[in-house]
Amino acid sequence: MIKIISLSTSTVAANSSQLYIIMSEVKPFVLRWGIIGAGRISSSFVKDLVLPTEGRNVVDVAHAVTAVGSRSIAKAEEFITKFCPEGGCAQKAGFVDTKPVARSSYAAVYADENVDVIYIGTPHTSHYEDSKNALEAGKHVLVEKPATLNQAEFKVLSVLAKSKKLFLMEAVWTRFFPLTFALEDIIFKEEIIGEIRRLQSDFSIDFIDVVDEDNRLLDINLAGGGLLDLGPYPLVWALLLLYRHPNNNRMAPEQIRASMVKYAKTGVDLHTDWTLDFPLLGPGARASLSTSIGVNGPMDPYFAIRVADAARPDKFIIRRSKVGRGPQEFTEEVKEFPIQGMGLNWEADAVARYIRDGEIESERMPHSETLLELGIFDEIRRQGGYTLPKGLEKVDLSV
Ligand SMILES: NC(=O)C1=CN([C@@H]2O[C@H](COP(=O)(O)OP(=O)(O)OC[C@H]3O[C@@H](n4cnc5c(N)ncnc54)[C@H](OP(=O)(O)O)[C@@H]3O)[C@@H](O)[C@H]2O)C=CC1
Ligand SMILES: O=C1OC[C@@H](O)[C@H](O)[C@H]1O
Repeated sequence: MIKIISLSTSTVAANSSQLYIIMSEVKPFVLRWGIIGAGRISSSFVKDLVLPTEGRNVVDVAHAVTAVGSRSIAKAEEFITKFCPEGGCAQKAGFVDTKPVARSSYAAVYADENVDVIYIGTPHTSHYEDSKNALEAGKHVLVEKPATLNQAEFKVLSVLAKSKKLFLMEAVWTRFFPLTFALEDIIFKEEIIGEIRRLQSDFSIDFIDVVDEDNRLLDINLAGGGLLDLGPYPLVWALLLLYRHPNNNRMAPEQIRASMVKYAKTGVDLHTDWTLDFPLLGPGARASLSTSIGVNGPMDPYFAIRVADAARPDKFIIRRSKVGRGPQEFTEEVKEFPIQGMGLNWEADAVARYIRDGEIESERMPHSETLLELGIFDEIRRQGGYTLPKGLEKVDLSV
């Protein structure tokens, strides 16, 4: 039997049945999750925690769901019944006995001794306080994107987490996809397209025509709009491929130029476009990034490498010109990377390994890059004139 087994972040080929049996008998590290907010993304996350890790060739870690906290106990109970009645994959496999418990407050989840890490799936406006409360209660934290409303808020969380030696990470799941690592390899190591001079990335979903008027995405009091909700995805490609490019020496983009069109009914940003310049790369590289909650994107311009979906990539296409320099004649090579479930599980596996290994920060999603992201968003909102209602931001921007 030949089976590919991922023991840590690296992949090991085990080509004898004997080796496979020995590895299968090793009990994985089980991370016990407490979920905050019984909404849409929490349900996707938990559904992925239930999927067997073997489906993605992982044997060293597994996930238990031990508590779900909601502002309504009935909602928490319904969430468990619907998405994780037996718990996560670790409970289903019999590695732990604890069953998921419904909690009528988030505080009760922070206080639960059967919880190691809190997953925060609440609206943007709650991320700061929910993360702070969880850290103060001594729990590790994986907080949905954007980690906080502004850079100043995350600075406070970063200091708090480090002082308490707790793991804290913004849940930019796209960073943990095998496709993303493969793309970095072919660009940085194989250098198949030479120097990067320009990168375009868009992530846009037409929400205004499909969601209710009171949806969080349109609500300025929940910091709605495209930038904070969808903006992390176009940005992540600029950060991974340009900011983290070996020749960029982690130099922050030199210029940020941004423009916003507001959704007239509520004042959140409808269309947002921005550019970031990286002067150390090639002759000078530019990322042109955009997001919109008013149209579905993107268009299909000429490209050298195209990743099919900025948030949940499952394939990339390498387009090579056959003749001359133009787009007229080209070959296309499609590389596919199957996703198990929604694909939030690679991020969850990585968090389990960090916590197992006593890490308090992810090199893949370090605090410094969340701070960089949020600093860029602060500047885009300043240039676009998007001021959040007084009181939403709990830490002053000038901190
Ligand atoms: N990684 C990804 O792919 C995705 C990430 N996200 C991120 O996750 C977060 C949540 O988004 P999503 O799941 O779509 O949102 P939902 O509105 O579906 O769920 C948010 C949950 O937060 C809780 N909540 C706490 N305070 C409030 C409040 N004042 N108003 C409304 N709900 C509140 C509610 O849970 P309860 O009533 O149980 O307390 C609610 O169900 C966002 O920050 C978003 O950016 C969202 C979608 C995809
Ligand atoms: O992260 C996200 O990706 C998918 C969108 O539907 C969602 O609103 C956003 O938060």
